[in-house]
Amino acid sequence: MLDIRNATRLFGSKAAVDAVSFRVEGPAFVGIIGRSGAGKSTLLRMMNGLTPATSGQILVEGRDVAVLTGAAAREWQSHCAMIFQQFNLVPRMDVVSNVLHGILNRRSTLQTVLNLWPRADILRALAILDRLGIAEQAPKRAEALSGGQQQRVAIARALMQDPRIILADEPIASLDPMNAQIVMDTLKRINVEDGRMVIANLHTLDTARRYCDRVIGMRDGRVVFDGLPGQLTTGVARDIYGADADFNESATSTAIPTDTSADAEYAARMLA
Ligand SMILES: Nc1ncnc2c1ncn2[C@@H]1O[C@H](COP(=O)(O)OP(=O)(O)OP(=O)(O)O)[C@@H](O)[C@H]1O
Repeated sequence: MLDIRNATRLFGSKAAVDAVSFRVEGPAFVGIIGRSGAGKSTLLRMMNGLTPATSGQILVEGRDVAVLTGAAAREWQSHCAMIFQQFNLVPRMDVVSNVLHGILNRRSTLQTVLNLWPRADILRALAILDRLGIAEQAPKRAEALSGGQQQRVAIARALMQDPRIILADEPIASLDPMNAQIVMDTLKRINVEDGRMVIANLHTLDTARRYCDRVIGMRDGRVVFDGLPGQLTTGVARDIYGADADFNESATSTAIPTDTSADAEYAARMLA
């Protein structure tokens, strides 16, 4: 379904993404790991059409999305939702309107200016929020929510697009361990229950091992590891990160200590 062939992106003379190739069949959960500057975000942005490729192809069901511009790029982006580390919500806007923004580009300018949403769309947005355990937050301003709740709103906005692929760029990097687990569990549910492909840039090894069907390691723009989570040994990780013998992966752990926050009940339900 996704076939990346020699995808390359140059910034000046520097290759941020350097002849990357891999194929993903079916609704896999793929993690991309690597140190800062390895090219993970650029690769995700290339898949989404936000950053055009300098050369190579990114084929989705045979269509090359690496070179789309203008309306064609926007059309592709409506099928390929993206989630960011900083949530990218409209802070002063209520939660349900933020979710509805997932389908903003499918509406007329007049509808948008008047903030007119069909009842069916509003009900669908509320149903998605309910599924993610945050329906009661619908009328609140996004800025009033915790980070974990805001990221779930961002996931709800992505689901509103009914995307084939969800790209998540360090979706838990700003969250505490418990909210990180809730957000990752939510992405996993969407992957398993809906059959949507999820590709996530992750900065912690334990998260990649726990949630992914497959892990891709990048270093200096190139793929240096492509395998199963179980193959991601400390030695392999050290190579990916270009770290020395002192490399201590427990420092990257997102393990949860003790559950005490208001979201504990939702987390318990998700983990049951
Ligand atoms: N718009 C840009 N203009 C110039 N250079 C860029 C641009 N975007 C990224 N780069 C460079 O490309 C390289 C890869 O950056 P990228 O953000 O993709 O890495 P990353 O692995 O996602 O890192 P991080 O985890 O810190 O986000 C870096 O050297 C970065 O400085």
